[in-house]
Amino acid sequence: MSVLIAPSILSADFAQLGAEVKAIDEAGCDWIHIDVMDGHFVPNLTFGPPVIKAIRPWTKKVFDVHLMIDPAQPYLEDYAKAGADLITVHAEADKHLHRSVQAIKALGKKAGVSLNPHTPENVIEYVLDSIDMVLVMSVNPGFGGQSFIDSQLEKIARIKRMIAGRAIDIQVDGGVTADNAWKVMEAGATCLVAGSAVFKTKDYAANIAAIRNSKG
Ligand SMILES: O=C(CO)[C@H](O)[C@H](O)COP(=O)(O)O
Ligand SMILES: [Fe+2]
Repeated sequence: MSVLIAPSILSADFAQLGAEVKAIDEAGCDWIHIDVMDGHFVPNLTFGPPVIKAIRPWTKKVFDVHLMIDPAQPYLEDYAKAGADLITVHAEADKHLHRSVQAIKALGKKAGVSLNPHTPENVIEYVLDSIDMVLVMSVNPGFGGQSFIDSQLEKIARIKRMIAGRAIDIQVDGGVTADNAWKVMEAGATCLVAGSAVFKTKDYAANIAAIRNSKG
């Protein structure tokens, strides 16, 4: 199966977010990656449920909501109601990861767990039966436009072995470009997030295709 491309709207023009979401949909993306930051778990602030609700009518594609907030659990229902299809929480921001994953599933949404670059993959061992996606952060979360951390390639490969036989996506987020996407796919990624590499020029279709067709 071909890799899923999820442009991060963190790099979109916030003054016309609805039109930007429509544009990446028409440019051939698979999912829309939505970075929610709280200025506490990460040193940056973005947007919350009202903005997600406002852009929901602009596309039918999957809203992949990456919660970089601590705590996440009190807000899961708000994100589900705003239009999230898949909700990802950070293992580092959650003392009760299993409970949060169960709560996302009880809301009828797909559940993801994200790991910061320093976090070993074994923390997800006991939630593997309940999750739909592992998000491997290949930059330290908080900002777009950072460089890919190469040590995460080994982690992606380890996770691929760990989840063998299960229907779990491996999403990789941070510093993914057309130059390095092939390595990330080769390691085992099934979904690539790209912010700056998609929004760097107005030809979003060409930028998405370049990542999808990346070769070493
Ligand atoms: O979660 C994120 C940052 O915390 C973003 O999704 C990520 O950084 C994407 O941006 P870029 O492709 O420019 O690195
Ligand atoms: Fe993200």
